Amino acid sequence: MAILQSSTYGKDNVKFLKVKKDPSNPKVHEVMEATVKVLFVGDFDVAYTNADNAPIVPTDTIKNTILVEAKKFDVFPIEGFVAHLGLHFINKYSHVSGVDIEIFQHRWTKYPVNGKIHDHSFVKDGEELRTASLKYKRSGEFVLKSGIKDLTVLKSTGSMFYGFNQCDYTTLKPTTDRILSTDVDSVWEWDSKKIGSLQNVISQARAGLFDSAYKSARETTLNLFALENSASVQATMYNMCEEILRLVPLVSTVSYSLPNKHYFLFDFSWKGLENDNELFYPSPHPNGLIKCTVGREKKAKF
Ligand SMILES: O=c1[nH]c(=O)c2[nH]c(=O)[nH]c2[nH]1
Repeated sequence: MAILQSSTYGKDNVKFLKVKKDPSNPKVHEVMEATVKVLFVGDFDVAYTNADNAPIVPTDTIKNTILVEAKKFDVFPIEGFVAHLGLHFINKYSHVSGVDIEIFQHRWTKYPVNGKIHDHSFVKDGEELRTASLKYKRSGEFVLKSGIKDLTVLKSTGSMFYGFNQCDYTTLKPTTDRILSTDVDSVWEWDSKKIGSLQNVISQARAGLFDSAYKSARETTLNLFALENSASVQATMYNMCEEILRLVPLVSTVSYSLPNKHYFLFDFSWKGLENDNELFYPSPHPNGLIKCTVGREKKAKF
């Protein structure tokens, strides 16, 4: 006896670049390079259990839909586009009961030429991504999240780690001055009760809510990272979450997942040389991995 307990399918790594032209000056552009994943849940069991493809919307059709809708719809900001895609798929296919969509926006930033931001030339200043994800059910329930991924930062002082548990397995020395480096992965979940519906997500996207929250979250991350004399990754990430919750009332939880990318002070004592926190060697592995989610209240999982 075998029972299909769960299934999902769709298209991953659908990529596009969209040029948005300023209507008053068509040489002034913004660009959106994005990678999209769309997965369906629904009435597809016979495809698995009876080799019957009748209900399958081909993943190729899903890819075409993402590209056609990216052409027809304003893809800025990605939270508006993810809501649009969610509504499209649920409205179009009556046997799709839920969609799970992720959009990663690649970082293209206009740069100054002769002191003036150029109209249509961009620099890719790092691997950092802006993210949006949506889980949307036919019932209208949705979970919308925004985030930042792979924002790599390092500070060469202003970070400590002492007072930790000591036992017979401990070799780490307490420090009041170390290098701190991480690849920021931060996600903030929107309060779907307060936002109400995906149509409201699209309205709020047009009104600038998601861009201003992204700006607040990124600035908070970079500012606290720089300004705090960090007691630990744990304490600093909690402070970042708390500040984003304060700045963005429609966000219900903020999560960070931070690798602690170690840089070890090289011991030159054998060479008779001092090392006043000047020469470190990067240790790619193992790395610490520290995660937390901070909310306004205890909340049941979706
Ligand atoms: O900020 C830190 N948190 C830890 O939990 C930890 N553990 C460790 O070895 N170094 C650090 N640093």
